[in-house]
Amino acid sequence: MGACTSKPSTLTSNDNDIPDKDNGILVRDTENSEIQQRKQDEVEVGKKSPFFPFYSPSPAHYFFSKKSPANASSNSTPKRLFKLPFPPPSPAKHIRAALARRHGSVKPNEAAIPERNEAEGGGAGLDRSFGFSKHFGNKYELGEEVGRGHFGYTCKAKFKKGELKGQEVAVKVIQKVKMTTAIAIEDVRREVKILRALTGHNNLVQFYDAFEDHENVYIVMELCEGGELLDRILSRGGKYTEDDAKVVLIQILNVVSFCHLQGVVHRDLKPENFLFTSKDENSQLKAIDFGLSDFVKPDERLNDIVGSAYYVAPEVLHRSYSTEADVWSIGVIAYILLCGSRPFWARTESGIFRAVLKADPSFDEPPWPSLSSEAKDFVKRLLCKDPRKRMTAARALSHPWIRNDNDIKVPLDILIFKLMKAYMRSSALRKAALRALAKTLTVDELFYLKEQYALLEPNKNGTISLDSIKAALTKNATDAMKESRVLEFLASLNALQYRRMDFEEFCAAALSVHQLEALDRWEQHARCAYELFEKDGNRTIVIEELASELGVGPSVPVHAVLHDWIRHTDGKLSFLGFVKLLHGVSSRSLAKAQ
Ligand SMILES: Nc1ncnc2c1ncn2[C@@H]1O[C@H](COP(=O)(O)OP(=O)(O)OP(=O)(O)O)[C@@H](O)[C@H]1O
Ligand SMILES: [Ca+2]
Ligand SMILES: [Ca+2]
Repeated sequence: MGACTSKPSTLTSNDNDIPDKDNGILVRDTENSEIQQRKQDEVEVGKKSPFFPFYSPSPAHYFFSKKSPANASSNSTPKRLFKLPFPPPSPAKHIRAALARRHGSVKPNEAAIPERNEAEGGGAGLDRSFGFSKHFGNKYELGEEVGRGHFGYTCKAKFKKGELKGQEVAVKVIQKVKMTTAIAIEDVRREVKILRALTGHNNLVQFYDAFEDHENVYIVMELCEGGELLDRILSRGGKYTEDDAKVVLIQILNVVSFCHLQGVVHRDLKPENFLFTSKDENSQLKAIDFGLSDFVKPDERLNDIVGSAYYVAPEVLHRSYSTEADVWSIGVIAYILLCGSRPFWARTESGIFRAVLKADPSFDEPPWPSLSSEAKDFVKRLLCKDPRKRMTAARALSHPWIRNDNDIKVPLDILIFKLMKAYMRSSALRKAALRALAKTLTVDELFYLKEQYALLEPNKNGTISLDSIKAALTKNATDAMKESRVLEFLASLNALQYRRMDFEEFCAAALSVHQLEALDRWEQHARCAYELFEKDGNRTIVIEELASELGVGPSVPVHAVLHDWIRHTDGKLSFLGFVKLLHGVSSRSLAKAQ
């Protein structure tokens, strides 16, 4: 690591992690092999994308074009053989199409400083002023480089004067000349905004200040001297014991559930983006690099494909995602920590995406058979392809594998609010169905709901109100919550204004039918619930009424679709109808099902 200058060298350290061509072993490779790999990728997947005007083909293109690379896996993860005792787990390659789109024609792995005419051509007329203080040099003295990424390089720095004189910080330097598109500038603006808003959480790098001058933006933050999580995984030979993996995952889940409650999705969770504060074995872990992060409203879906190939969630590739995408990435990290290899692997980026979309990770090869069933269940429930069935970060903290031997404080889960909103808008019949289902919840599910209920500040009678929910959220609010309109979402709970909710009703309102459906015992749950519903809730209903209960639009031929949902003997809901009602089927899903 040389001293910091304003000209970074050509390759980022992360870019050197590339897949070995023969067997999937990742090594921090030389510059040449990276370039070769890129050339090979180009040959294999075609040079030009119809979707993006730049160098790299779009991941979407791989999947929506009929032509697929010959070596692509179809529905099982290719067998990974490891020559080395440890498999370095991450290629850390950002999805290049998104990068190209965001950063103009700069190839992410090529010279970091674009040619003058390129910068002028691509970025003429762009406003690169951020409104940050201009006096970085007065306050700090830059020292040696400690890390490097696609967008910036990070140096140590020292306070020059005052009470903190001599104290060390980290400074991420992002060159303005590399900001050749409005999106790239907006990304930096948002990175600082998000860091500024979220700083203060124990597992998030402490933000101090941001500066700018003619050439650079400087993000000043706490110096993490313990290195990247990736390096620790490598130095341990790839595998963590279950207990050691838990220590890491609890910290990751804590910070990610906090981000999600604030309405921020990180979008680039990977072992390179978690740093240890010190070299100490028990050092605290901190999330860094909010360069791809974004605000997301509770009801919103994002559609831009960003992230790093091995960690990207299937729904991101389908261009409709929210905070659950981060949880998938945590699932990938958890899998790597526990077994030392990647759950989705292929020789090319398109192959990785295909595996992410289609393949089920292997839990048969060693060491999985010797790991606890809870550990496996935990990872599987993070790597659920359907984001609605995937555990949330807060829920994962109450999973038996995590909570059984740890004193975990489960944080407020943003999903609770979304589910409560849907419940409040449901018909009496659907509410009755959900109440019946709530009576069948097991200890594990009740544990999580009890924790969530306690966080919503019930009064002495043990009931919650709109005000107490508001108070609970406000207590946790940062500026990010304002941007992501989380608090405005409470307006949708207005029906609660004049009444209170007890724990029993809360369970019906806040249970996630989709997440229950992901459990092996779902069928049992649903049958039990149906029996209860039969006793207290089921009633005679005609198809037209059922259609309106479910919000089915006029375009759906209701008699054909809903025929089996009503029992012919007595005109009451059949088991199938009951399950559909629990899900609250929309016209759209009905139309699709035809
Ligand atoms: N606070 C910090 N303390 C110590 N090192 C840091 C700190 N922040 C960043 N680094 C180092 O600098 C590297 C690059 O930082 P960062 O990931 O934020 O940059 P980037 O350009 O956004 O990278 P990427 O290519 O992953 O998008 C990190 O991987 C890490 O090694
Ligand atoms: Ca990074
Ligand atoms: Ca980044």
